[in-house]
Amino acid sequence: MSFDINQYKIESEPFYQAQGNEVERYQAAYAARLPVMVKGPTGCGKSRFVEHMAWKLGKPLITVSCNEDITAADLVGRFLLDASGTRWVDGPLTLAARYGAICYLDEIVEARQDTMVVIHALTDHRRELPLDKKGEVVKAHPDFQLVISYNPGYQSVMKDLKQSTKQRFTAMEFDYPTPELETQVVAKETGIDEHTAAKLVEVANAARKLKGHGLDEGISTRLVVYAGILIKQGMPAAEAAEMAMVTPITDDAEVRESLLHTIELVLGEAA
Ligand SMILES: Nc1ncnc2c1ncn2[C@@H]1O[C@H](COP(=O)(O)OP(=O)(O)OP(=O)(O)O)[C@@H](O)[C@H]1O
Repeated sequence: MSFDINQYKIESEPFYQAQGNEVERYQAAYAARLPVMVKGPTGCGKSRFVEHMAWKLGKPLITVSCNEDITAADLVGRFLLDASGTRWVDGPLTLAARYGAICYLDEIVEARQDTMVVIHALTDHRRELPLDKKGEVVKAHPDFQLVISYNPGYQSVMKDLKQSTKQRFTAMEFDYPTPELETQVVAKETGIDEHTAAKLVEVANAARKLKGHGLDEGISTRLVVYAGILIKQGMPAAEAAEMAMVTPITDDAEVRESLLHTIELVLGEAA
């Protein structure tokens, strides 16, 4: 039986609130099958955007969340031993290239250096993936596209993408949405009223000003959504904000105090 790539198709529309003309830009890149890099802070909507685009284009999406244990073999595939001997099993990148999916490598910079080699081969004009161990060169399917995400805030000199990798991609910059749009996102994602959503966003924006002054990263839209979900569960707003938007992001007593004070001012209740 042949492999069914359609199992990776996204059936219902993932809600995505556009911030500008990113949908049109992505469509142009996909039409030319150019590789795309989505850049921006954690939890600002990059993955949701890629899911939305895969759905809109009607293409399967294979996502790999990269971490420091991910090797080239995890992406490309390997020989496995079973009762009848050894058998080759395609990795997610090979499946996407062979059968025609969008392959999204989330936080690619976390993966081991040897993974870059396979990415380079696929982003060449030849669009090929050499499976050295198997002795096969996979020609990428016409629908295949490579998308990677990259959070510039996290990178150190030791862990950054090389220019030779960066310069194989077109790139799109993402950031937290404007307060108006973020309010819409939070209300839509959680079902809380827009007034409460706007207050949570106000807290998040105040906290984002602390980035570089005690906070490494601002409060992500993801965490604002979490706070909304807790409120929807019946938790008082200030308590929800503390649990979702303060405690996860800081261990520093002073920063915590300052954030709790903001919550009290904006939401009007003591947490
Ligand atoms: N523009 C948006 N439209 C709809 N939902 C959004 C948007 N921005 C953020 N969200 C919400 O924030 C959550 C986190 O977004 P997402 O998973 O796309 O973040 P990310 O940028 O890929 O983060 P990471 O780099 O940590 O993977 C989503 O599940 C969604 O609820």
